[in-house]
Amino acid sequence: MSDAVSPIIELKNIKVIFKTRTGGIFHPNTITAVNDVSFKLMPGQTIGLVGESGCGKSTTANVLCGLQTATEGTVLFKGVDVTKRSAAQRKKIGRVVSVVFQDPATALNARMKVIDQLIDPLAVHALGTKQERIDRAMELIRMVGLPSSALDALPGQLSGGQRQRVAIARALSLKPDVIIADEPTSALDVSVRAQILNLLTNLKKELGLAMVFISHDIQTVRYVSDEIVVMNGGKIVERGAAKDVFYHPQHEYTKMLLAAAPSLLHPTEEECVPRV
Ligand SMILES: Nc1ncnc2c1ncn2[C@@H]1O[C@H](COP(=O)(O)OP(=O)(O)OP(=O)(O)O)[C@@H](O)[C@H]1O
Repeated sequence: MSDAVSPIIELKNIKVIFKTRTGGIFHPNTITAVNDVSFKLMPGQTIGLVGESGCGKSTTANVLCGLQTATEGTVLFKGVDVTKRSAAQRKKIGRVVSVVFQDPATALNARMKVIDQLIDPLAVHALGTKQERIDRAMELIRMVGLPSSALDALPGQLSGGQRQRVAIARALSLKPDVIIADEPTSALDVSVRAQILNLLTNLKKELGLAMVFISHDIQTVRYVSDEIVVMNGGKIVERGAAKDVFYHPQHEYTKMLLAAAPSLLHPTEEECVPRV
């Protein structure tokens, strides 16, 4: 049987090298943030990218969404080579791939009402009439479980969890195929983290989105992902089905990440399916 489904995004042997300011005889003046990273994101799939701070997760995510140029390797977007990221290609990727960042306080404009922040991406892409944009903002706010009164609020008048819901609504405004969620719950109060995770996984299912979920916390990654990719020092050290990586880790680094995760949260293998 032929495989008719093709990847939305494919990274082939990506390397990202940054120049650093330190330099000197004993310090190299470059850093290889991502080293020979390859993977395919299929429609509807969730890939969890996990590893400690500085292992290259965000840089990989930035290559995926067209914010960062790869020093080496190839980026294919729906089969088209977009490694060089022309302005037109970046705009096209921006419509299909949306990012939810760690801190909604910085992701949102503090001086703009929620409704204007939801309408803004539609206006930038010249989509819909004024009334259609307002209708879409109302639909989006409902989708993320907020009352329509939130549309008139400024971000500072909302809680951290509510602000992240607004950031998710904004990320969904252009009806993307892919969400890149970069540590979307780390800046939130522990009490609302599960709600935001459930919201993301429910929306993902409902809208048939693919997702790259980035976290240093393998527990959280296991909860939302079909496939886990473990990164260390810019390289992928292990990958596989979430259940296999979580319950049968092969690499010492993955075992270390699991050992460091709070054991109280370890579910049984039977429970190792998203609870949404
Ligand atoms: N623009 C940049 N210039 C120089 N070095 C950078 C730049 N961006 C990232 N780095 C370095 O590249 C490495 C990987 O960073 P990256 O942010 O991708 O890691 P990460 O796993 O996402 O970490 P965190 O979870 O802390 O965000 C780090 O050593 C970081 O200091």
